[in-house]
Amino acid sequence: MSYSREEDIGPDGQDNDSNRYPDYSRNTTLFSKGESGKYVPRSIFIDPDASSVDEIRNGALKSLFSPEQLLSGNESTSNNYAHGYHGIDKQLVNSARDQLRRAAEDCSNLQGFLVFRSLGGGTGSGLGALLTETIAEYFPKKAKFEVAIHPSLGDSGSTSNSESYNAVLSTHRTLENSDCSFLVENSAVAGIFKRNLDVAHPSYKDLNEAIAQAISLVTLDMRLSGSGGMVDFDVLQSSLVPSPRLHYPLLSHGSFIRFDGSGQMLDCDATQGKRLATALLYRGDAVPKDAHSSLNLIQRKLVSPLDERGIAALQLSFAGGAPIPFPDSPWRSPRQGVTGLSNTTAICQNVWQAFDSFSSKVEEISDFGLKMGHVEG
Ligand SMILES: Nc1nc2c(ncn2[C@@H]2O[C@H](COP(=O)(O)OP(=O)(O)OP(=O)(O)O)[C@@H](O)[C@H]2O)c(=O)[nH]1
Repeated sequence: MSYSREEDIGPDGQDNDSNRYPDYSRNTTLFSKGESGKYVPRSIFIDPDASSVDEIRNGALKSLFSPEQLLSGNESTSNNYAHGYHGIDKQLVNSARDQLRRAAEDCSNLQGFLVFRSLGGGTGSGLGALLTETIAEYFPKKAKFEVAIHPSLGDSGSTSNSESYNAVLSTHRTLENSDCSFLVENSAVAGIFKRNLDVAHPSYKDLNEAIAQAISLVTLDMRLSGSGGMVDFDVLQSSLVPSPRLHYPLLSHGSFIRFDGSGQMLDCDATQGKRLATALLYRGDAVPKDAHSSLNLIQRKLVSPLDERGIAALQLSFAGGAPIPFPDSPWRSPRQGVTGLSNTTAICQNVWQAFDSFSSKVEEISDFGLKMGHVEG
């Protein structure tokens, strides 16, 4: 939805021709253009339980997608990674694989993949890992980025007590197959709303819009008219990921120039740990002077002194095009936006917390696996 608004494509896939957003080129990076002139997102949605996909099938964007892009079945993963990874109806998994191939074949110069999933649920963690492996197998040389909702441990953000199992097992499974993973915690994104927008209880729609705004900047340079297309998946990966397994940059977003860490989308103390690389992506009417002062701020206040093993790669990028929030959005038409991507060892705090929570209940794990008839080696 966020992308189609930015590219001024209507819910029926037709070019609105309103010229409301002249900076956006409406190019075919994220949409393919059919002979009838209809734009179709280069995406697939999959859930073994039909309810969430049915929301798209029956919602405002139902005409935007073709039926083959919306895949669902009639089963539940019962919040269980093992079921999501091993137990999903093969026909559904094969349809997803076929659709992935078809979407890729439809691209003239495939850059890579962007996977959105949860780590806490059985579908996101299990089926998400299986499909990430499929992408890695079919397209080993293409970039594989992901946005993964990490369980909010220790507060009411988690919907099930198996979330930490699912997150640990899925992270382990995809460690070698994902090139760059942005971990997002709903409680941290909710904190941005509380602090900056005075919204005490943001809905999933609000949280998703904030995440979409942050991630939109990751592909913006590839989509804007007149931009150099300099920042693509490969550039981001080479700037941010010094070693294949160290691929979890901390994602932050703000609608203001002075990026000061208050827009973090994962709850961790970014002053603890070593910052390996940072990229700041600006949009709207940001000017280089402000951007450089943000970088200075990061270096002075947020970076613990790098020891001699530390690698500091700092990168700035500008792209035109102010953010375009939804009409009823609390973001209130900001004139600029900035997404920070910071590869810092501080995120280990969250990963360890999930692992601790996992291992403290380790005796339950065999039950958990045996119940489903599958135990991971
Ligand atoms: N930001 C965000 N988080 C979500 C959304 N839907 C679910 N979550 C979070 O993702 C986690 C897992 O949610 P589920 O809906 O159980 O995930 P699933 O991957 O569909 O897995 P199953 O329901 O077990 O099949 C929970 O912590 C939710 O709070 C959403 O639309 N936006």
